[in-house]
Amino acid sequence: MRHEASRRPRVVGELARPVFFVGFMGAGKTSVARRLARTCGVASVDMDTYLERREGKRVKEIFAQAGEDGFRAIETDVLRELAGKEPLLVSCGGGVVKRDENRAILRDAGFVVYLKVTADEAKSRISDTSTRPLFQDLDVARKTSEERLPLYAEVADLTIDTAGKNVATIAREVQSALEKEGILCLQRK
Ligand SMILES: Nc1ncnc2c1ncn2[C@@H]1O[C@H](COP(=O)(O)OP(=O)(O)OP(=O)(O)O)[C@@H](O)[C@H]1O
Ligand SMILES: O=C(O)C1=C[C@@H](O)[C@@H](O)[C@H](O)C1
Ligand SMILES: [Mg+2]
Repeated sequence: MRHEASRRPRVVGELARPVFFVGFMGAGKTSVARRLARTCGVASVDMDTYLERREGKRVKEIFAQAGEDGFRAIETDVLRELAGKEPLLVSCGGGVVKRDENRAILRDAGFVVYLKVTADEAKSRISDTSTRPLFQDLDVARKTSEERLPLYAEVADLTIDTAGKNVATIAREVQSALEKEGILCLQRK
């Protein structure tokens, strides 16, 4: 087994522009970006994790101390910072599309992959919603996800319905689209 893996060619990928994964909480943005990073030899970063490290606080604490507006201001700053780096795979926070300013950054700087999921399916995937301040009540989450549909659609260069598909299948679909669009270039070494 180990022998076979060592004979497999090493893949090094290069991105022409940042790839932003958007979609509702539980859509699989973090999982799919991580998987793609592993299989394509490209770096990925999770916006919520990056933001938490930068601020030295959990998302939940920022919401409690500064409210949603305070969190959104930090989120815009982080998005701008990540958009200006060497192109990366970026799994965005679920609410990144709420601000007009953010949608302009996403569209202008990157290639946007929208992973679609219903609130009900997302709820069944997420074991601990306590870390997601805006996913405390399923009825509210259903409404929020409906309201955001046109915002996700507005920025999307590629839309993938994730229902009934596993992370590996979705990552393969994204990889194939990115290669076709000339966003991802793979070299097998
Ligand atoms: N296609 C899928 N099918 C089944 N489970 C999935 C799928 N994608 C992700 N999951 C599971 O759902 C949970 C949430 O996934 P993930 O953290 O990748 O979503 P996210 O879109 O980044 O959410 P958030 O916006 O809250 O960060 C994880 O436990 C993950 O393993
Ligand atoms: O959908 C949202 O508004 C959020 C999603 C999470 O990724 C975090 O960015 C935060 O909990 C807000
Ligand atoms: Mg995530």
